[in-house]
Amino acid sequence: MNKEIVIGTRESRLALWQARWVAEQLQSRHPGVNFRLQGMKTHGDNILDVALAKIGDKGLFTKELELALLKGKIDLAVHSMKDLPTELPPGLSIGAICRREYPGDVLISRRGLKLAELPSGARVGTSSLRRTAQLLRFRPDLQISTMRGNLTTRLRKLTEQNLDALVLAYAGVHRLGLAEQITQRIPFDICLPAVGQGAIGVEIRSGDERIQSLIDSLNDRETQAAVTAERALMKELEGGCQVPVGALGRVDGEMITLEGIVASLDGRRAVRDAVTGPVAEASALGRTLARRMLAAGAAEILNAARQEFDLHA
Ligand SMILES: NCc1[nH]cc(CCC(=O)O)c1CC(=O)O
Repeated sequence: MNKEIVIGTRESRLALWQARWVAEQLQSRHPGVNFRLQGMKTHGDNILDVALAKIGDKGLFTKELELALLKGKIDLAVHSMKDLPTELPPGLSIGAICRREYPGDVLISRRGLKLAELPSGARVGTSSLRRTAQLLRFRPDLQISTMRGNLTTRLRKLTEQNLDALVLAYAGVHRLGLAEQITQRIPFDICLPAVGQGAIGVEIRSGDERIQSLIDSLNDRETQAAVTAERALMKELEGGCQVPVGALGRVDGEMITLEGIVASLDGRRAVRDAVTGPVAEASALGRTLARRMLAAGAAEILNAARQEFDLHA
């Protein structure tokens, strides 16, 4: 039977771009199959009357899509790997991780200045603790302005709030066709990206072999290894989005190098370290690096960050 395959996605411009891209890739590989996009609001009311315990309290951007998957309303969900919690709800799996875009963060500044050239006390907008901590570590004089909202909103705030610069993920800026606005790719020695940044993941029901075989060829071996190592590190650190954790896995042949950082919110304390090992041991490498970093002071930094967050929550 030629039943249509429903691809679930959030409805932000970036999410729709990513879901359409996945749909196009699948359509060209399987011309005989009908693929359809299904947009979903992430803050819908139906979240309130479903067993939340099953889903957990993370996954702000993914929960509703996961519920739709579990209920069979969609057959696969397209996510930014960065937004996907390290632990998935029972019954769901990552079926494929697509070839990663350049994973780093970029600076978009109003007068074309690089990070090192911004005037003392310059106001920089960012949405994450990870970026805040690493930016302050490099430039303690900066005034960081925390901003909410999707990419389009944040770009608007650059002018509206008269900021000097924004720091964003390259991948999002590029996918929305705004790469010409980029002033600088921020070097990885200054700022490590978020776990999974730049990679698009496809989530499916565990054991759904028909869907798994349809999406198999979307998986990129190197990206999968890198993101697997990063997610293992994050899980062992019990990071989550409320603590400043950065990570980057890079594959070279059969070897992978994983770098990680845990930094205090003010950037004054940081533990940064790296491991190298076989690609086949990506998860174990992530856990090893996490334990080493925890022992070297990351545990204290994380506890302090969590306490601070609880105070303000
Ligand atoms: N936090 C939202 C988000 N989720 C994924 C991306 C970028 C795309 C990607 O990482 O694949 C962004 C925008 C940003 O952080 O600037």
